[in-house]
Amino acid sequence: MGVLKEKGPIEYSKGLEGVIAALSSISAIDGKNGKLIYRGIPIEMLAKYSTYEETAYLLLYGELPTKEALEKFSAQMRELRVIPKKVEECIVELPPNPHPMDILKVALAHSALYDPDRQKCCREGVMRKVIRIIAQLPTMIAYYHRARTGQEVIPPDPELSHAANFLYMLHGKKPDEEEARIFDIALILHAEHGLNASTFAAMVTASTLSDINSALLSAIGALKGPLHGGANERVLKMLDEIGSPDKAEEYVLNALKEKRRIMGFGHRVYKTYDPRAKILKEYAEYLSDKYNDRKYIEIGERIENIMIRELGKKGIFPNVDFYSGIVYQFLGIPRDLFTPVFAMARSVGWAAHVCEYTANNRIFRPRAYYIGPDYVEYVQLEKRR
Ligand SMILES: CC(=O)SCCNC(=O)CCNC(=O)[C@H](O)C(C)(C)COP(=O)(O)OP(=O)(O)OC[C@H]1O[C@@H](n2cnc3c(N)ncnc32)[C@H](O)[C@@H]1OP(=O)(O)O
Ligand SMILES: O=C([O-])CC(=O)C(=O)O
Repeated sequence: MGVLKEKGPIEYSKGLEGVIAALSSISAIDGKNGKLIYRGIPIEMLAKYSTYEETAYLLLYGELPTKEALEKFSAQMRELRVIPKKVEECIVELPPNPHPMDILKVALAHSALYDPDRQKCCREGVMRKVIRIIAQLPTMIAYYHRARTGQEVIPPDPELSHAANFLYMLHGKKPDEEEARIFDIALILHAEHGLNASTFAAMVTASTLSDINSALLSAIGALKGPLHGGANERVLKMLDEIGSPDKAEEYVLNALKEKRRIMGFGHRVYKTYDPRAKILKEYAEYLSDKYNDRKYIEIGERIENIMIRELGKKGIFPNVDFYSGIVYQFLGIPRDLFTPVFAMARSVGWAAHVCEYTANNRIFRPRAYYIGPDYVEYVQLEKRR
């Protein structure tokens, strides 16, 4: 028959590499030179001068806020941190063993049912839903962690910044200024990154004109995987498995020989050092010295040297997930919360892209090139063998 087979040359990009699927003014990445800008502002400047709240405003509204606008936005974020009682009751009853990324999906899905703006699709209503989700994800994560470890939940403190409040709700003790600031910077660095897999997943869902909550649930599901946000947790596991810097060479070379991936290395866009990894490495170094515990950073640096020696020519360098875990470890964040912390930071990037794309929406619908048989006779069940 052959009528269903396409003829002529095909344009096929495995994993959509290089395919431009949207116009965006949210962020840009120069993967050759290791540069990243949010709304035109270099990531290094945001890490130095901005806060998560200000960066969230910048990403969502397209420009840096005035002092008054920032105060209003921060106040709104603080007010919206409190989760509905029913959601709290649901979270504390959840079993203690599932991965917290799965818990986050349940909690976010559940909270949508109590969202007072659920039915709203005007811009203000959607923005409130978005800000509510960004504000509440940290509360959900911290509450779950407290409950699974048999501790009372700590309600959000409206006096604290987004970053400081998360550490407070998690540990039951206010972080010192320096720790809060380092965590704030980590959140800024994770807030946005173009059409990565989780953002694209959110956009695909949103492009059907589904709701923002469903879009972000798609994103959480995509972020969980080890090739994306799930890599950060696995980096620490690898550092533990290696155990000491002198064992790194054998571990890495064996892994490469067996075609296993080294977590926290490689990137679809960066073919050089990820600028965010550079900043996170500095803080990982700083905290290792501060706490006089250099085990992880020394193993990490050894891996980095070996990987760049072996695969640098191929454009494989540390990505944002490589040093973030060492930083989080020193901030007392449990390992299985590393990816949920990534999700709470990235929620703003997800939402910004969903809002931008759906403002000029077209449903996403790529196609597959059919490589199956031309024609297969249908055989009745009783005649099949
Ligand atoms: C927040 C983030 O999502 S950042 C990424 C987090 N993920 C990780 O750290 C997981 C490890 N890294 C990877 O698996 C990949 O580099 C990805 C998924 C990030 C990017 O994947 P892609 O752009 O599809 O690259 P692809 O898988 O085609 O790899 C290209 C080549 O580099 C090699 N390579 C890529 N990453 C790694 C790695 N971490 N370790 C060893 N080799 C690697 C591949 O084996 C492949 O080699 P080949 O050409 O000889 O077959
Ligand atoms: O951009 C990507 O493909 C992965 C990602 O989310 C990031 O690096 O932050």
